[in-house]
Amino acid sequence: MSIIVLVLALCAAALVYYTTTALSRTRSRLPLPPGPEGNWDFGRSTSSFAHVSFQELETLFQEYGPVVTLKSGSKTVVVIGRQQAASDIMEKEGASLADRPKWVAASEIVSGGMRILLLNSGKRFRKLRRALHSHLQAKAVVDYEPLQMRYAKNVILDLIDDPDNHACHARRYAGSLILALTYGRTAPGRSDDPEIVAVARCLQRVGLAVRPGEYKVDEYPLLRYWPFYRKELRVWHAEELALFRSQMDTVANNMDTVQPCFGKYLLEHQGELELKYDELVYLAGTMFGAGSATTASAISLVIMAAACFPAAQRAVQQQIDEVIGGDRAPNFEDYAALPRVKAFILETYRWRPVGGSGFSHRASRDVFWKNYCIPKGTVVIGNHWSICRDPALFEDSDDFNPDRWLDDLGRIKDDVPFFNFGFGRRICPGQYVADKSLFINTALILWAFNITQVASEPIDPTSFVSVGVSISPQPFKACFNKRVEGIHRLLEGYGISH
Ligand code: HEM
Repeated sequence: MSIIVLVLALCAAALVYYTTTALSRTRSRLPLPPGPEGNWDFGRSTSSFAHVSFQELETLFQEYGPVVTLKSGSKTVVVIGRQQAASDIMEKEGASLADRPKWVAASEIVSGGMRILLLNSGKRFRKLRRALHSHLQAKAVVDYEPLQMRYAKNVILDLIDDPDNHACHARRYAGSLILALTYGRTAPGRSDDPEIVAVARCLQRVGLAVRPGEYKVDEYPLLRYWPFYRKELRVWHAEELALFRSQMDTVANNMDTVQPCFGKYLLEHQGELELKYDELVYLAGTMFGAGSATTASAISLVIMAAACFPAAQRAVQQQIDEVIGGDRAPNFEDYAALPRVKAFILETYRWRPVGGSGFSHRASRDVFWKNYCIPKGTVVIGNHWSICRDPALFEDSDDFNPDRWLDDLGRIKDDVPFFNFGFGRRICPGQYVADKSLFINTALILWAFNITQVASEPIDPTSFVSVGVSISPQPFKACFNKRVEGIHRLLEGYGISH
């Protein structure tokens, strides 16, 4: 009897094995999503295709459908350009797409395998994300509002003093905030501060090292063990490690006096977080790179949109005037009463997504979508630019229309899927801080000023520069005409003075 049971069990196991392997063989014989023939030039592109024009990719989506495969030699990149496909692939299959491409030069050598943005998923990645979550999750970021208010107030005062340098003021806001959150610095930073210049240099170097084709070690990983191979990569790592260590050492040496901040938290909870000193040093050090240029760029884009679309700007100002009246400045408590501010920000995010053409993920196993297979190892990118123009979701998607985010009662719609902050398990952990920064800066700037174009130098809203993984508008001129009397007086009381 027991032999019969054993034989039956073996037969059942064989049947299961046969059907699952046969099925997976059949499934993996499915083709890749369609795409143009021949070699695509990834040669000089950055991690995010910055050299390929957004329009060029959009034309491919129109021709081949929502998911397009591009090939260059042995490299395959799958690019997603529509919202439903992004949900189906990047979100639902998020666990299979949490890896990054193998960047030996940028990640393993320059970053010592510790820069979270470039790390593969795995134990270290999960520990770092958990540590970030403690300080950047929605309920934690409420604590940063006073700082954000204070630095946003400084933006207004800077714009009054020196309107031509509006982009610089946005950068100063974003940089000061990150340094305060990370290291408890209270003095607002300056963009020519040697420390900020040094951090920016590190970012540029990583940006260079991440370019496909820039370093042969990405194709031939064994080269990294050749002692004379591209020594600058090791020098860059040593320099940034020394810089990040010195920033964290300052916190460590002043634990009694330093303001509560991410760095202090990391040091206090190092054991529980199971992080080595250099891991936490890098985690704190790379916050600036991830959160500073992106936030500054988004604030500049709000200014650009206001100058380019006066009617949309007026609609926000009308609501601000109704809610705030003439004897105070907007603050975080006005958030719920100012849905038009939020709608203006969402539309700016959509109109000019800071994430540009998207950041690379990599399939850690075969991913199936419709009748296609994206094989393990393929680089997969959600193309923010095209997804934000998805005709199925956004009518007249080239128009700047904040009303599309409002329901009939003037409230923010809560059912529009949106990927401004990336996808799946790699979604931007700083999104709640960023949203609050955008809210307070937009509310204060549009309360304080009417922004117009300079007639002799019209803005070209299609012209961008690539900054690290994000895009930023080319420098542009705008006029900031005061629309409130006594701005200095009304801003008094929001943090220490400028
Ligand atoms: C408007 C401002 C911002 C935008 C548009 C933005 C957008 C993004 C995007 C698109 C990604 C890549 C997601 C993906 O791979 O799918 C990302 C990653 C990241 N962002 Fe942001 N971000 C912003 C602000 C911030 C801030 C303020 C912080 C920190 C305080 C931050 C920290 C990070 C980090 C650490 C990552 C890497 C996450 C990972 O690879 O797992 N970001 N962000």
